[in-house]
Amino acid sequence: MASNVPVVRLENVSKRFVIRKEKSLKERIVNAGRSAKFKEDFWALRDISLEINAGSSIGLIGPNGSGKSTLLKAIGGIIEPSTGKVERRGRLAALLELGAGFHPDLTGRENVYLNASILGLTTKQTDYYFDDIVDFSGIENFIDTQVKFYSSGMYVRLAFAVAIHVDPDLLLVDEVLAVGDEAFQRKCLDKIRQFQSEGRTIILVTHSLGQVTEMCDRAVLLSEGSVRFDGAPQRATVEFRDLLEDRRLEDAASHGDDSVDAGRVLSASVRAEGRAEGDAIEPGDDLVISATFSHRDGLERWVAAVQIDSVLGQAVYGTTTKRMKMSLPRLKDARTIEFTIRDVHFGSGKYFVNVSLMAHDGTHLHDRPQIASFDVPYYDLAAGTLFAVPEIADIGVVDQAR
Ligand SMILES: Nc1ncnc2c1ncn2[C@@H]1O[C@H](COP(=O)(O)OP(=O)(O)OP(=O)(O)O)[C@@H](O)[C@H]1O
Repeated sequence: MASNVPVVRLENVSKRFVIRKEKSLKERIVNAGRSAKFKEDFWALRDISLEINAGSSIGLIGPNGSGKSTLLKAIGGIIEPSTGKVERRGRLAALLELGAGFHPDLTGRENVYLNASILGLTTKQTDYYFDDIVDFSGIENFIDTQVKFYSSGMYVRLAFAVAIHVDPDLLLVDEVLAVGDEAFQRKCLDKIRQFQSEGRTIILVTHSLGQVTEMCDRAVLLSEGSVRFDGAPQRATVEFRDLLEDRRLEDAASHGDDSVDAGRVLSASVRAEGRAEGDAIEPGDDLVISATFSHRDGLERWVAAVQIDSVLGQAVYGTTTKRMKMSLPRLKDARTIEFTIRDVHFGSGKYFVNVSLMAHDGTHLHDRPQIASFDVPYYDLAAGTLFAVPEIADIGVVDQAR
């Protein structure tokens, strides 16, 4: 759990990169050392102020190029901000992009010692942890091979194993974890959870919104180098989806495709059949999702889609009028479609309803993520998104010799 003690403090941090504008090698040579005419400033971070308390787990999210990795590097002291100030306390371990921290010509073993010493361990301490590090990495057969021959997965395994054994107060993880195979990812996430329970601070860059809602107690959404939202992960994922939707519409408009902007999901609601909106949904209910659509120019062969997500952002159920082989009349003025999903058995918790208007070829014309929500009451027999009553039998002592 987060305390009130800040371990990281950023004050008005901005980062400028200078981008060269020449296109060809020849142009670069001709213009070498010349004026700023061929250079352009690019602000990857703009005026970011953040305070991160000890014991918190922060997810950094945002579209490609929004500045997540740059921010993580600024927090880790790997890059200097162009303006502003970064303060950090405690021992840091950072898992940034592949290639950072390891020397390609050295073996895995040598890199473990080198990397651990950079992160602040003495040789004696590294001797003590060495077997554990190799064991966690699962690459003992390659530990005396030069790391330039490693696959990216092997590389990340070793780097992560070192990072978690240096007893960090603050762990920075860029998306490198996505490189490992699923079993290793799970192992890393378990380790991160253990770190959380030990009160360490974790800052995670990820594209997995599920990971953010599941693992983090706070999320920072970046857009074009600025903080667009800072707060509850669940809310941040909604803001992020809205941001992507706005971008998509802008993009479509700038390409002269105003047909995309013409379609609208106007509203939606969810309830159990025979009961009012807002009442809890019980196992065995018929769920009614009602959604209203319109299209400025008129749209033939359109498709209405609904999806139900868990609070972790995982899709639990989805269907479309196309799947149901239902053809809808031309859409122009507001028209309401009602989906009735019979005999639902959701596990306890909150669920979100997403509604989309699509063209017949599957192009999304308008998405309204989390446009409605419902709750399923708690029951103590089981956990998960499926409601089902378990039966358990004790089969008795088993003779293992047979
Ligand atoms: N060394 C650099 N020189 C010039 N521009 C850079 C440099 N590093 C990053 N940038 C630019 O800064 C912007 C932010 O990059 P950054 O890698 O932080 O984004 P990101 O949010 O992590 O993106 P992604 O999700 O694609 O990993 C990008 O436009 C990138 O091209």
